[in-house]
Amino acid sequence: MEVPKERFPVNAEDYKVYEEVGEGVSASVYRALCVPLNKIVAIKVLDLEKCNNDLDGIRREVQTMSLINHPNLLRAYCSFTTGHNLWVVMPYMAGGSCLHIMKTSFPEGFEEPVIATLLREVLKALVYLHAHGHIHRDVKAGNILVDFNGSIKLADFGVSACMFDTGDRQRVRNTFVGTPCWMAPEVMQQLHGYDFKADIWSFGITALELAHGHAPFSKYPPMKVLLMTLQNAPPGLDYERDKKFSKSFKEMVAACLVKDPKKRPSSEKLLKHPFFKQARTPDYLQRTILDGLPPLGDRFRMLKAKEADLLLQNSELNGNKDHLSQQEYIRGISAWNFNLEDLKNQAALIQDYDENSNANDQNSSSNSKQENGFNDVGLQLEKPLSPEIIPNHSDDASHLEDEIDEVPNLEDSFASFPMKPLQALKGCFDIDEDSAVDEKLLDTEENGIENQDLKKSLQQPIIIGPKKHSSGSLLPDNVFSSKKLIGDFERESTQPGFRVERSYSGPLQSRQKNNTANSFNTKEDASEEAVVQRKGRFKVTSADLSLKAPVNNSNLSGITSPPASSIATSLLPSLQSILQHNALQREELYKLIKFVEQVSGNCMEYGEAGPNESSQTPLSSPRERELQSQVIQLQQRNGILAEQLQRQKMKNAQLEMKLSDLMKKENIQE
Ligand SMILES: Nc1ncnc2c1ncn2[C@@H]1O[C@H](COP(=O)(O)OP(=O)(O)OP(=O)(O)O)[C@@H](O)[C@H]1O
Repeated sequence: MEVPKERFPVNAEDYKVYEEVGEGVSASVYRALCVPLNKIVAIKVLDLEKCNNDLDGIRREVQTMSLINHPNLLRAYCSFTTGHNLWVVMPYMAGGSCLHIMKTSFPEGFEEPVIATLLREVLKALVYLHAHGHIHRDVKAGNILVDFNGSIKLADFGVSACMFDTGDRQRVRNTFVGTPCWMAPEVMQQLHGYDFKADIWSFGITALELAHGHAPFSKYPPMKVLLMTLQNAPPGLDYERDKKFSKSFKEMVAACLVKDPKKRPSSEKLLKHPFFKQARTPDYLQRTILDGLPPLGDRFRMLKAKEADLLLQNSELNGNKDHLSQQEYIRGISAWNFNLEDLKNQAALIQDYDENSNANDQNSSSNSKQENGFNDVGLQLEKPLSPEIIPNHSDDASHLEDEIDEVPNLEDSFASFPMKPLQALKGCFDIDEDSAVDEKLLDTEENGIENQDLKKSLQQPIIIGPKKHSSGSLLPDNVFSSKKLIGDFERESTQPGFRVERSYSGPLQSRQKNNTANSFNTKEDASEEAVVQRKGRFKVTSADLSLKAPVNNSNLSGITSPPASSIATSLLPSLQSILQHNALQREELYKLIKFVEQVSGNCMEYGEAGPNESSQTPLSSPRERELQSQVIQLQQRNGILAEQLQRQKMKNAQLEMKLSDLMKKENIQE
């Protein structure tokens, strides 16, 4: 007889919410009691208002979580909205994530039998997911949850994709999601799309993470991680440094971390690898990694306090919110989603990175030195390094991280990582910040402008750089605030917000529509034409490439031979750059007009002080004359800028036409 499934209420009043036990980019997770069933559960609370741009992701996650049915996958009991939050009710995993456990008691990573036990369970989950057409896309220690009895569940389907999807969702496979350190090269590259083999790569990286306590390249800013992953040989376990690990472990990792996805084993095949023979039962995990651990909530609080301390130190040192955001990256949080085309084009422009290859190869896998004991699993030997050439260097990622200073930098700003990580990215992208509008101009407006300075700025051409900055805070809003803590004692006060509106166990489509509409209507959106893509907390725009890759119309018209796709690809950044340039010029123009108005206003006021005099009487004071000449100069500059803008618009239109022609050609060819 089939045991009837427990029916979890879709009503917030039926849950007693206790302490916070986890936190991600988009959500906080609480321990809670389902009162009618008298069962402890975990509730993931997502603020839908903050997820305007990622409702599709949420819908996907909830849908996947509700449909899956495998002991190694974290499924949702139910989900519903309450106020502007979405609650996802799921089994409570009292041990927390492997990342949390490592941070608390195994900073150097786990022993091999523990790793084998953990990974075998994860692999079983992947076999199931892949067989059902899903790519998880975010396999990492932070998403491997351990229950009180040592059983394992893979969590977080926030970025998972369904291979069988069509239309919009199919497109997901051509987007760039996940967490850079764990991300397969083909996901970054997107040349031919990617499939479930991307999870095998992340699985290999997770194996290294569990072995060392951190993922390879975890100290590097995302851009550098991307370049290293794309350009260097894969990371791996080192024969020297990782002596304590078995040959079969090294081989298993090497089998996963092959750049060519076709040469990676499927999850099913990998499960048969001899490495997993040493996997034990859950109670082994319970004894070895859970025993003596404080309750999850306490651990979470301690870790959070530690992180807050670190963040505070960083921000005190630099007074810069960017570091806080970078800290999240270091913590292994997902959602560093960038516009891939921008990234690729930017990466292509960073020539000097080639020089880094050698240094970075030190981090490359010892794959090249390994025998492949795992039949049929081809190893791609990339840039093999002979020990004679670099005798004293380990291949190990952690070693490389220890020697971070030895790695040549992409830009000076990278050198100071982790102190200046986002600035480094800003060199390549515009990561917009609300408040940081053109400071020079603001100063000018607010403080009045010295004549000399103004003259200078008027005489020199205004170089409109690639940076523009405006948007939301990068500060994780719950780092220093207690607003997310919902304990029993707070329940009374928070209860009104717990009103049930409707169940969201099913698709979130209608909700998404509304929110999307809202997001389109925001003032910010309307004013930011230059934004190419807004993902997670960042809006990524293409940087102004014009300085590095000037647009040459005559050249464009001469293009006949290269394939249409490559022309289109090479045109895109220029087009984006021009668009951005336009937007910036418009902004500049607007500011200048405002300034002129202000100055003219001042003049008027001044004139009005002596009625009927201003138009007839010659300007007598030097200040008056100065202002008058400034106004004239500004008006002239205005005119020039308007002209430039017009020209750029025309160029833009031409390029757009060319681009659409090329696209058409490309489509015809296909
Ligand atoms: N069912 C659960 N039981 C116990 N802890 C959990 C549970 N689900 C999640 N957590 C904890 O909460 C953290 C954040 O959850 P989750 O990963 O789902 O959020 P997220 O916003 O999707 O995060 P990210 O995008 O960074 O992976 C996890 O890393 C884990 O430590």
